[in-house]
Amino acid sequence: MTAAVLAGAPAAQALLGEARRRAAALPVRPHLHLIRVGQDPASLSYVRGKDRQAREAGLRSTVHALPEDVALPALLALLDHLSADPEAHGILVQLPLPPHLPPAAVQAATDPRKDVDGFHPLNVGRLWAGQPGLAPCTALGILALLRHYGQPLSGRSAVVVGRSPIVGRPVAGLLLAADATVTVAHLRTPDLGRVTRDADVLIVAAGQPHLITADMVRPGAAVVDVGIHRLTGPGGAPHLTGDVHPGVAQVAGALTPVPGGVGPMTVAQLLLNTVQAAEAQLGRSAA
Ligand SMILES: NC(=O)C1=CN([C@@H]2O[C@H](COP(=O)(O)OP(=O)(O)OC[C@H]3O[C@@H](n4cnc5c(N)ncnc54)[C@H](OP(=O)(O)O)[C@@H]3O)[C@@H](O)[C@H]2O)C=CC1
Ligand SMILES: Nc1nc(=O)c2c([nH]1)NC[C@@H]1CN(c3ccc(C(=O)N[C@@H](CCC(=O)O)C(=O)O)cc3)C=[N+]21
Repeated sequence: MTAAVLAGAPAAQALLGEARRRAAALPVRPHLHLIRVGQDPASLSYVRGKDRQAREAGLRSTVHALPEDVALPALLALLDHLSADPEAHGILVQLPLPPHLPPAAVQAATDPRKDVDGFHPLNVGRLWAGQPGLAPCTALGILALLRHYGQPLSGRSAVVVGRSPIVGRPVAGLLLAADATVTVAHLRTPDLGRVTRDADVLIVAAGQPHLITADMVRPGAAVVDVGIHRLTGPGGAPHLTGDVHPGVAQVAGALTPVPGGVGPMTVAQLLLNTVQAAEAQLGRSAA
């Protein structure tokens, strides 16, 4: 058997279309503020992509590029200013941050109604309480991708490998809200393969290239590969690969590609979160 490819592009286009439609129905254009600290090449490229796609979807977007050595009070002052500005609807601080800027302090300083990353403790709590709010884009994007391809979650066994605040934890919370039976594995999990073989739906966000091999996957399972690694191929050509070994395609029923799987969903979902935040701030929805 060869796994069906769960391509991100068509599912992301559907989300972008929804973001564009809902943005056009508002009296003002939703405005996303992207904050980047330093010159990390991956962050530069991701923020540029988010900024471009926001404009393409009919949103306003502003990039704030801060120096690597920006002091914490200066960053917090910018977040205070944007939190109070009625013309700013969404705020994202790109990760990773330099070591002198603690992510928890930064995340708590964004108005939770503008927290399009879903990292503020109030939004984290709402997600786990099953209440409406803003949730992290990658986790929402993974659920939207599975829904787009008709992959059922209710009553199924879901295993998440990884427990980071950006992917593993929130995707586990959303899977639970979708009535899956959820297991979260991490570095202290003994015999990872025994746990992952139990999964009808396997979400891999460990940040370890090719961690999941074919023997660790239940035949027919739906496998979502969140990992992104820049490797140098033969001849020195750079290429992207994920946390899932290519051999898994021979066992799984469905598999997301890297690139072109979860990544595009993350960006599309960020724009949808920005529109949702703007709707709520303009009194157009309950969230
Ligand atoms: N496509 C997208 O939109 C996105 C992709 N990514 C990619 O996803 C990957 C994960 O990112 P992120 O969640 O931020 O990573 P982190 O490094 O923050 O977290 C990795 C998690 O995986 C666990 N882990 C690591 N190795 C193993 C192992 N051998 N067995 C079991 N568990 C393991 C860690 O366990 P422990 O907690 O015990 O240390 C940790 O919980 C990266 O490759 C990243 O680039 C990330 C965000 C968005
Ligand atoms: N505050 C914050 N929020 C985030 O959501 C956040 C972050 N910081 N820091 C970094 C991670 C990573 N992330 C990705 C987004 C898009 C792709 C993406 O579009 N990937 C494409 C292309 C990948 C490439 O060319 O690098 C793909 O997989 O096809 C990947 C990864 C969001 N993150």
